[in-house]
Amino acid sequence: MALAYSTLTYWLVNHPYIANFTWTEGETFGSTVFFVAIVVSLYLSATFLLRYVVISLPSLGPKILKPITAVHSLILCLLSLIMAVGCTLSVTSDPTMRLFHTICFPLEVKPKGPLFFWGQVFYLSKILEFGDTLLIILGKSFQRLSFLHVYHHATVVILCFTWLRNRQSMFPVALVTNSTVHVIMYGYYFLCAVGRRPRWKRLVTDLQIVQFVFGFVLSGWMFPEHHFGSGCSGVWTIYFMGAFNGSLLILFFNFRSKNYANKTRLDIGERKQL
Ligand SMILES: CC(C)(COP(=O)(O)OP(=O)(O)OC[C@H]1O[C@@H](n2cnc3c(N)ncnc32)[C@H](O)[C@@H]1OP(=O)(O)O)[C@@H](O)C(=O)NCCC(=O)NCCSC(=O)CC(=O)O
Repeated sequence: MALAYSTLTYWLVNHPYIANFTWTEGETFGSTVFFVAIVVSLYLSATFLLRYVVISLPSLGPKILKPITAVHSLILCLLSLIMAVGCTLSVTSDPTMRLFHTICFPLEVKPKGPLFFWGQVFYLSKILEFGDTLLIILGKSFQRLSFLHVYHHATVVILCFTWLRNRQSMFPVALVTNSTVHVIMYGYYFLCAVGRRPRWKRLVTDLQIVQFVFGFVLSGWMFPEHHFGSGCSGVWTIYFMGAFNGSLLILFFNFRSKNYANKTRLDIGERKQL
């Protein structure tokens, strides 16, 4: 157990590349406003263009698409697990780090070390998630190309970039909770792609909702320290994160009521008949 812990801590925290990582605007890969603007514009235009081009093309068919979807989902499931563990260990294995620092970075925090390394990996993983949209379009599952899906995938890249650029407090907690939820979500997608549709779809949606509520609860802990204490780094982007999480919360409640309301009514009906 101790060997597993020290091996993981070495490869995910203390490896010289991770320990000495510094996020430098204009030098680190993808670290400019221009890069984010191009990536998000390309994503949105390719999504809208491909949607209309693909309609007129013959379907790729599930035999080709399902294995690709399964591999893509498995990669993101495992990557999410590594990011959640790596970021957690970055906090727990550092004796100088107070847990409260993950919610409120000191104003003079420097964008370097393991936490910012995992912030960078998380940011780039959000670009890899664009593959979800491509697979939905190629599979012609246009009903799943919802506003919620496209809005989430485009905006989250901007959000993660602002975490790093603005040294935003609370990002480590958001990273760990979102990655943990995504282990389960991509696990669900993987099982669907290999033809074993789980019965716990609603649990995935509920966990997604809980993560957004959890974010709001933690802000209630951070804001007093920022306003009445020594201050926290990058607070203006927390307002952006709050607005994004609030909008997703509304969209997810809407998704939940549309997708599971009938099921609940059916369950009640079945129980009455018994
Ligand atoms: C349970 C959910 C995770 C997914 O709901 P859906 O209605 O999209 O799910 P579903 O049952 O139709 O999904 C199964 C289908 O997805 C296909 N599929 C497999 N892997 C996929 C992937 N990586 N991306 C997109 N689709 C994929 C399967 O092959 C299967 O197709 P077939 O049916 O043909 O067999 C839900 O809670 C949700 O998030 N809904 C919003 C839609 C969405 O895009 N969510 C992800 C981004 S938002 C997000 O990620 C928020 C967050 O940060 O937590």
